[in-house]
Amino acid sequence: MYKHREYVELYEKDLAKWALLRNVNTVMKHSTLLPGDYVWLDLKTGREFEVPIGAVVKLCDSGQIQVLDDEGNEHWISPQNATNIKPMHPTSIHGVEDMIRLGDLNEAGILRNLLIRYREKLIYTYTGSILVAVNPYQLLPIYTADQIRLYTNKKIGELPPHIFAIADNCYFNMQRNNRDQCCIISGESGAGKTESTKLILQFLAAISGQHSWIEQQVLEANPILEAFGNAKTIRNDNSSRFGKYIDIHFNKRGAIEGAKIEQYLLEKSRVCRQAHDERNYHVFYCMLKGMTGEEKKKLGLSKATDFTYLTMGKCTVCDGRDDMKEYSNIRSAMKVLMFTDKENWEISKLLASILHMGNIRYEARTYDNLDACEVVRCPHLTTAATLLEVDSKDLMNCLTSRTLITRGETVSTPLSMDQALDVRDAFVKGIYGRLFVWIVEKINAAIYKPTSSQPKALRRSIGLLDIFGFENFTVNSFEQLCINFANENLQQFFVRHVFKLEQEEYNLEHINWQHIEFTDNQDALDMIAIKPMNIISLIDEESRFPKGTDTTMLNKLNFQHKLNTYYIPPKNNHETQFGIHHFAGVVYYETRG
Ligand SMILES: Nc1ncnc2c1ncn2[C@@H]1O[C@H](COP(=O)(O)OP(=O)(O)OP(=O)(O)O)[C@@H](O)[C@H]1O
Repeated sequence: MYKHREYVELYEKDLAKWALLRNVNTVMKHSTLLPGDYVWLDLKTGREFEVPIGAVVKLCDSGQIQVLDDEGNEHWISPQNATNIKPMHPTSIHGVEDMIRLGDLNEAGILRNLLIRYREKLIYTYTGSILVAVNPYQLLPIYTADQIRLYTNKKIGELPPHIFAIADNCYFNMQRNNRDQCCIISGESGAGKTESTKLILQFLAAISGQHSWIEQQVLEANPILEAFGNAKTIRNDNSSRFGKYIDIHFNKRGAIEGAKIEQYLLEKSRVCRQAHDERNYHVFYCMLKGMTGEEKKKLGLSKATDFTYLTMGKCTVCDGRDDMKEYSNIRSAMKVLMFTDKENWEISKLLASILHMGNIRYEARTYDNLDACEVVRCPHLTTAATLLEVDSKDLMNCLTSRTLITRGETVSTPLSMDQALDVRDAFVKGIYGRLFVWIVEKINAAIYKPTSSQPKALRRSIGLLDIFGFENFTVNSFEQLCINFANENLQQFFVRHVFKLEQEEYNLEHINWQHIEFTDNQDALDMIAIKPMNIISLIDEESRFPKGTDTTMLNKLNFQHKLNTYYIPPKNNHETQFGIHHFAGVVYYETRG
């Protein structure tokens, strides 16, 4: 682990040199450098997000100096390019546990600190009360029962940074101050949010409870949620495709007495479509691997490669995941969460009906000069209808025609093949979305104990928010807009609490302080969803408008926001994307579809 004493010695030794260098010149003079000195090297390539990189001086003969950067690349710096190198503060040479202590507190300093700690397998670092975690992608021996005991009832900073220290801090603040607590876990896909949430839960269960039934139920909710809400993506084999907030409830003795889960914005499009090398939700593959032959026969199921909805990404297996074993874990978790056999079977029927719907084929037709289509004869439609317990003719009509009721009269018009495919996919997404909501409600029915019998003061809670991170793909849709809007809100929460409110308090207390520059994203939030005629309300309005199309929607957005500095209108009339300057970068959103 971290060699604290050694670090202090080095820091003190180097500090003298640092002070000397600073007094002499902030731009390095070649003559002041010695082999072994650390510097910041600014490569000035002009690439987006580029920051200076740490480097160590290797040679300083013959007017030029040779440095080796943190990525192992060598560079020769001539005296003319002396401005490319700056002295490195000693705190950045060996790294610090709390980045507030960094002398070079800037982006480069933060990145280097995380990098050198990560190389020593120190994946956790504080920035004040915030914990930064770097995904190690390997099992480190830091989550054992001994570690839980070690971190219990300790002050933050007493031990090296750890996710358990954050959990412990929440728990003891809740107990000591009798106040509800909340942890916000954010980061991009694959950063380790879900694992961190599980580690906090594991810690809280260990220190608070007596291995009670309710505790086990709260822990077993995860495998179910992951089966229905997680999928393999190109970034993460177990990517959560929904946001969740788990509120864990404690009784006055500090033992877990229940929990409540809220879910947000499940990515429903994945049920019908997956990008290359990605999968549909785990549960489908688990079901096909784990069910008995007899069960599969009753549902008309076979293997994953037989179903269109499971093969859009041309990937039905996931290395390192055992779908068959997972299926039995899901089933046993469902038992713990009080799902009855009948309910399980109903769920299986719905999942199977979705797969059959995906295999329905259409043929284009023309009736009375109108584009129409027909379902190609195949058993999938009848099997889907049987599983959904509806008449197969009714189902076929719903999938191939649109019915309008105007002034008491029913008018039916045929759907073109493209429209019929859209209707089929929308129907399937509706089924899966509602099923997911029902499953969360069912879990809550088992783990949530209403407060009515107890006065509120006797219950305290710790909330864990595990929410999707900022997304910027090659093609970004409405889904990404919603996700990035959620992240803008989180950023504003952070800005408000870390900068705005803190600085207001300093002013109120007449504390002498130096104003800290920060970027406030409130204007971007106003444009997206707060002020009148914001982007979301315009999209909403246009989607209800009978004659509204993707183009009319984009025109309205351009008209309303083209002068806003956070909005990037399309360059010409053919472009169908608009851009938004988010706090984390520019994202272009596709309006087609
Ligand atoms: N602390 C950790 N120790 C070891 N491995 C980890 C740790 N955190 C994450 N991982 C690994 O990284 C993978 C991705 O992590 P996780 O699913 O938590 O990411 P995420 O941020 O929730 O991603 P997404 O937003 O896609 O859901 C995990 O499946 C696990 O293999």
